[in-house]
Amino acid sequence: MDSDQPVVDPAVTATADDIAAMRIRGAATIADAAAAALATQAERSDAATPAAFERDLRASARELYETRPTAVSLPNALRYVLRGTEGDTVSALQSSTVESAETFRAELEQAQSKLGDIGANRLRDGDIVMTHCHSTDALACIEAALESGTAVEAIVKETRPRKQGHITAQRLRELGVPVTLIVDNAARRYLDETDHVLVGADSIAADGSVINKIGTSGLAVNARERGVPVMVAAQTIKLHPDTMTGQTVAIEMREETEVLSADERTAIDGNADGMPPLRVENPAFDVTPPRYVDAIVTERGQFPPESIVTLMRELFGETTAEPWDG
Ligand SMILES: O=C(COP(=O)(O)O)[C@H](O)[C@H](O)COP(=O)(O)O
Repeated sequence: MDSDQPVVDPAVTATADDIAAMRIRGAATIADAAAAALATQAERSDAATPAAFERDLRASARELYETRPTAVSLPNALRYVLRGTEGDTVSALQSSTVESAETFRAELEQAQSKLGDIGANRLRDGDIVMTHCHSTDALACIEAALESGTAVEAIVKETRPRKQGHITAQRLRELGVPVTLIVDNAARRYLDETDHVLVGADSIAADGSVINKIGTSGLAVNARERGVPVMVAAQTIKLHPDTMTGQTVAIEMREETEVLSADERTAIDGNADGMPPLRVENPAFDVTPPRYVDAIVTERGQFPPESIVTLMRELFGETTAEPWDG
């Protein structure tokens, strides 16, 4: 098929819908799913010309890109796969795209496992770790610690409004880790029993700021006040190249219904008594300044947040223009 309209495979649209609706969530998992979707787009393409193939692939990347704004692993993944797309025929373009996506996905897995080994070195036998949200990078550190015979316990924050802490609790229990689940508001009280705060990241800015699930910054400030070190587990795919030139990271605002049910809204509106409607805001992420973070653990080693820019320059020295804009 070769009309002027780009053809996006339904599997790509389904993945984009799953990311937007958070059926696929967490920065690394989103990156992996997006790369897999581009591979499917390439495999199933029946574009008649190389130009049509590239146009469709770019449209697919754009559709995936527009799902959620905060985790930079998504554009970084798309960029990686599209950079590997090369060839003079449709079939060469197809195979290079699939190969690029497969390489990306394999590297993602390897990076997480390497990062886990590095992060595990920070944990000691008997340590109690407090988590926020659900991060596969953070869990990789605990898993690696357990594999090397270091026993840890976990205090798991529920993480309102979507309660990703329940996923973390489940995964940790499957690994045999004793887990205590707490509501977010109880975190400061339990910091007295905590040896490490361990969180993931959706994006890391050039100044070492950590963008992660809403509530991370408050936890980090409280941890500093209590003298508990804060460790951020983040593969280099979480490094946000645009922040090197001063751009800020967009914080996703999600629907009111995650905070207030339709019934609660009706009850509140029913009692409004002429008052303007109650405003609800639901930011999904926040920014933790570097001074509250002790270490950013990547597959390239652990870094004090202030020095992460050196690694960013090394990795993203060249242009970061989006290939799907071309
Ligand atoms: O904030 C979240 C998930 O937010 P959401 O549930 O809104 O996607 C996670 O801490 C990071 O994405 C890192 O996860 P990972 O280490 O798995 O990449």
